Amino acid sequence: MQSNEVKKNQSAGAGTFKQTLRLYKYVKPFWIEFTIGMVLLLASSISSLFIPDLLGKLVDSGQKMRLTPEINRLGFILVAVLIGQGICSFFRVIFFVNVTEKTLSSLRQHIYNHLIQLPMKFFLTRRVGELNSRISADISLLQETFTTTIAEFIRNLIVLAGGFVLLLTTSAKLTFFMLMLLPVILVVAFVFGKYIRKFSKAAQDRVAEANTILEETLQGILNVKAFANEFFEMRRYGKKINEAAEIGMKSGIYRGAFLSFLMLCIFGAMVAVIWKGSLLIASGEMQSAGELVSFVIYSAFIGGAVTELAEVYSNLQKSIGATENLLEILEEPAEELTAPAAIAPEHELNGLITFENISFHYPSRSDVSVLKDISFSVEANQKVALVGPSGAGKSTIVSLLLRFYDPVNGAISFDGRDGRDFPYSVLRNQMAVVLQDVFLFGSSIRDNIAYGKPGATEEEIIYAAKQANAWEFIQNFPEGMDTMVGDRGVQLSGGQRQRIAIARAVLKNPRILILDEATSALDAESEKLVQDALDKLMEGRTSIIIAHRLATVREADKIVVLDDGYVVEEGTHHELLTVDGGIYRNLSTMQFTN
Ligand SMILES: Nc1ncnc2c1ncn2[C@@H]1O[C@H](COP(=O)(O)OP(=O)(O)OP(=O)(O)O)[C@@H](O)[C@H]1O
Repeated sequence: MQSNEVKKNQSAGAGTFKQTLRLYKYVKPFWIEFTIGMVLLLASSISSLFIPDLLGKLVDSGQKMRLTPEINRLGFILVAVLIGQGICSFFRVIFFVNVTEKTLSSLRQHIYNHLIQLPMKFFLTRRVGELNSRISADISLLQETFTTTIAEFIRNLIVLAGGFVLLLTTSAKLTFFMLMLLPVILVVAFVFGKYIRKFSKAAQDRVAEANTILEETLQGILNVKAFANEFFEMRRYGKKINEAAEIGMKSGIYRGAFLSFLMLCIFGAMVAVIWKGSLLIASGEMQSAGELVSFVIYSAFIGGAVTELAEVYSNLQKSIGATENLLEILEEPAEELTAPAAIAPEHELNGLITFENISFHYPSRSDVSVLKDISFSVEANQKVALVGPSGAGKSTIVSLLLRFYDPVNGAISFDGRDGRDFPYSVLRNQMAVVLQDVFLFGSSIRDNIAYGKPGATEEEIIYAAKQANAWEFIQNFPEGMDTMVGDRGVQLSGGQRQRIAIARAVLKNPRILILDEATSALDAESEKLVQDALDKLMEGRTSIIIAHRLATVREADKIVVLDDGYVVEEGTHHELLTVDGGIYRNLSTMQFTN
């Protein structure tokens, strides 16, 4: 957290724009299209600079009673320039849009890949809704920047620079008027830009917070309704979006003031230029009305360019903000993962697990010690149960086993080797977890089972479903394996979801199986089916079972009793029952009397 703050402060400084340029590495693969787009942009911008000059000449040739063919020739050249400009702009947009789409899809993929590989501790401190909305809002901002803002920026710079050169050649005296205004506008643009950027970042933050509420309440709609908290949530959401709107409106004041100031400058300059120009013509210092026409149109071009540059500048500021957010995510260190196919023979697990003097606290709460010098071992193919009061640290042990976190002290070893010597995915690929709260994806039953082994054949999936006692209910659905399970599996019962999770684990065929309260939410009949499936699943593998209800762990080869982060008892069911005043004995007496 602290290093994040430091990074943030640094990035707000001079390095920011440089950092933003780092995004260009995503554009690099498409540099040919990008260059063609740029050339077309240059061509259309430069050609637009000829228009005022040609228009001036056209006016002059009419005034000086030239021959009609000459006037028409000038007219046709103008039309040709316009058509050429139109064609260049058309293809420029197409090339830029192509580059943008490809760049953003690779950036999106890159961010997704990175995000999904970030360690659990990253997600402990972030809310999913906020991350989600941040990323999508930031990416659409960048989309706008890549397709329009950058092109506008360059086009306006060319018009500004070219326009000035041409103004100077037309009338140096008049140009002086324009130049006087420029420094004022630049200073004002800088100051306003800073404010606008501050406000737009704050507004983006509020919108992200509002989206978090939206996402969380939709995900937890059942709870919202059950607690009749609709009005509470409406107010909570309303508060955030009102805050966003207020900040947006405040920034609107700055934008409005800025824009009207610019308009004043521009139109003021036009009036001054025409005024002065007329005086110059009268005194013979300026050649013709045509020259004044060119001058005025160049001035308008320049004025337009300055206004647009100001808008473009504030857009660029916004996208710098968006880039900062995205880069911050990309800079988070990710876990090192390897492709599933690549489990080397020396990394294949046999199933012996040893916990040696493990101490642990969660990164988000470093002052609360959760596991305190824990040691125990699980032989290969043994069933070991973890029991103990709520909050004792059972689920934390599972998280450490899966290497969601590393112990603060001590080591977990697999077949005698420190877990940290294995790549993350190699370990996790050889374990399967069945939790009480099964998470199913909102697709078909088949897809959900196959999640245990992507690319599994239909036979393998059906075999897994049979082993998990799930085949019968699946067959009873009119659409069988293709039955959609609804968002997070809401269209299935708890027991059915559980058995799908077991089928997943069967398909994965892990060396180590972890069951966390897997049967506690079920009725007797469902529990029997699930327990039966679990018994089959546990055969021939190392199993770690967390259970509150001791009836389910009587048969375990070993029971480890945890209390307040310590291992307090260890032994078989019968051994532990003989411990006078023991926690297990007490729990057992309580449960069996009930
Ligand atoms: N992500 C987390 N961040 C900070 N503290 C946590 C986190 N998860 C759990 N804890 C804390 O760690 C302690 C142990 O929690 P754990 O979930 O391991 O207990 P448990 O024995 O599995 O409990 P239960 O039987 O209720 O599931 C608790 O005090 C809990 O508040």
